[in-house]
Amino acid sequence: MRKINLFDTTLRDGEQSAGVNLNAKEKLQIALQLERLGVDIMEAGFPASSKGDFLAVQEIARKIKNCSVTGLARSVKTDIDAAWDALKDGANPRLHVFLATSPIHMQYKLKQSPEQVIETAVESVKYASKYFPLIQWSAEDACRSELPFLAKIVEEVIAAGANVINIPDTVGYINPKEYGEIFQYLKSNVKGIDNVILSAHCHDDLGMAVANSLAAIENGAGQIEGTINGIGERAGNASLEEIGVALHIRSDYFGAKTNMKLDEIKKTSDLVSKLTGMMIPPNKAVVGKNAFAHESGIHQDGVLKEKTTYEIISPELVGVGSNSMVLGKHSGRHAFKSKLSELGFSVTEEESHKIFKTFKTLSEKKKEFTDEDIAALVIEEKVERSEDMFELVSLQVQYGTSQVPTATVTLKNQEQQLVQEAATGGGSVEAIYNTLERCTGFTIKLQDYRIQSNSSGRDAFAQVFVRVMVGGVESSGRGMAQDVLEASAKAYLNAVNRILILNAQAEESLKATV
Ligand SMILES: CC(=O)SCCNC(=O)CCNC(=O)[C@H](O)C(C)(C)COP(=O)(O)OP(=O)(O)OC[C@H]1O[C@@H](n2cnc3c(N)ncnc32)[C@H](O)[C@@H]1OP(=O)(O)O
Ligand SMILES: CC(C)C(=O)C(=O)O
Ligand SMILES: [Mg+2]
Repeated sequence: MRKINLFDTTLRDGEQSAGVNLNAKEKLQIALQLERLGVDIMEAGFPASSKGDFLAVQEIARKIKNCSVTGLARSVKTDIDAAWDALKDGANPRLHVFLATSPIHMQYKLKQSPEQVIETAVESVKYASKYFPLIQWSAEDACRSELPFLAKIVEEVIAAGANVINIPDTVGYINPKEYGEIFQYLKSNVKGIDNVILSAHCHDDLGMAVANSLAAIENGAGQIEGTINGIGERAGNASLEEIGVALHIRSDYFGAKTNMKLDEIKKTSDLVSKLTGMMIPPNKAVVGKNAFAHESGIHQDGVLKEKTTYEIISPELVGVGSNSMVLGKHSGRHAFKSKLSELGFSVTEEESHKIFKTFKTLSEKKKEFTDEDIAALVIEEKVERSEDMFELVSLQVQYGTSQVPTATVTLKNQEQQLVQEAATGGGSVEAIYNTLERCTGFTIKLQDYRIQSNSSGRDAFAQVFVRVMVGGVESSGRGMAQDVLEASAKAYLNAVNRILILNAQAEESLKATV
């Protein structure tokens, strides 16, 4: 299988992302992780651009031993001098020197004629070969350049001593077929092309950076440049981790391999995201939070029966712990049951059926269910069915702007007897809670009380959430009713009942183990 060199430019082109600024310590941390990831070449920065970048490149070059460290330079002697000073102590120094070759860039930016551009490029490569054992030359904006001119300048810089020829799609303009054709054209029209490595460097302005990089491989590129998480100037660069994984998974098609240690991908991606502050979109291939999350019932059922039905990459391969089943409105019974047993609940068929029905109804309004939400549904079902609990029979509240709020509550207790009490409070809710405390006989400390509407509109249900402490045990409860006071009473009672149920369950399992 053909070996493809991976050239990582997270620390140079990646740092060109708007809003990203890494200090030397952060750059070194990323460099060490890139070394563990197994990239072949890392571009540590642009030494002539600032004192800080110079020192960072120098430190990285001195510390990194298992891959070649490079730095970028314009076709300017002082840039090349700075790059050599920064890189010379490295284990395997190489220069990355570039010059634009498209009519737009030559005319408006460089203000040089094509002949002058060839002369500048050749001079810079010759100058650099005084120092560097390896020189990569890049034709900036190659993909908007005239092909005969591109072939001519590439031939000249090879003759001057360049070892790697990079064909950047600087503005993310090309598409895979055209990009492949450029590589074919150069292979057929440039003398000496077989003595150098051809490299691809793609930007993602039209979302084709990875596809273009893979097309380059199919057409003879031996090196691919990219960044972790695809960060970089404007819409970013090709995601190196996506390319590494694509070549691995589709080795049958590409017949190419890399040295990337795939199980280091997640760690590298997380580190780059943390230090650059660039969030990874949840749906990002390979490293996004949702890349191994299954949400819909049919997919979840398939994955539970056989992972490969919907997973072409196993999460373990790229250093992600495991896949996840997200319970939401599209989920089905198989995934739901599997989640219940994963959470350690043993429920009967009838209970499972009932809880699933409640879950489906709630999922119309709620996007995602956490493990805690599912546990709450199960406990609620068990609470509803349990005999060891208090049941609200009636509630009456008297409130007026010039009178003390008073509540009267009737409950059915665990022995199925009716208990009635009344109490006052600073407000209606406090009056209810004081009354419930009397009815249940527990000392209950309210820790948190929250109320929200279940939907919009005047007739929406009120949902109350409470957190209470009863005898040193914390519990939470939820109550839903058309009226806020009734919902408040239900939530409070629900929290107390949960404690009773858990106590009863603990007693049962204690009996079972004796
Ligand atoms: C496609 C890419 O990603 S290229 C890399 C882009 N990265 C960066 O620019 C980050 C680092 N850059 C910097 O810190 C600064 O731009 C510096 C230090 C390099 C230069 O700063 P300044 O001297 O102030 O110049 P400024 O950035 O405004 O303009 C760039 C100059 O370089 C010239 N230039 C651009 N590319 C090249 C090149 N490959 N070779 C020679 N000259 C070049 C421009 O024509 C312009 O020259 P001019 O001043 O004669 O008009
Ligand atoms: C410096 C070059 C390789 C570059 O980043 C580009 O052209 O996008
Ligand atoms: Mg670039």
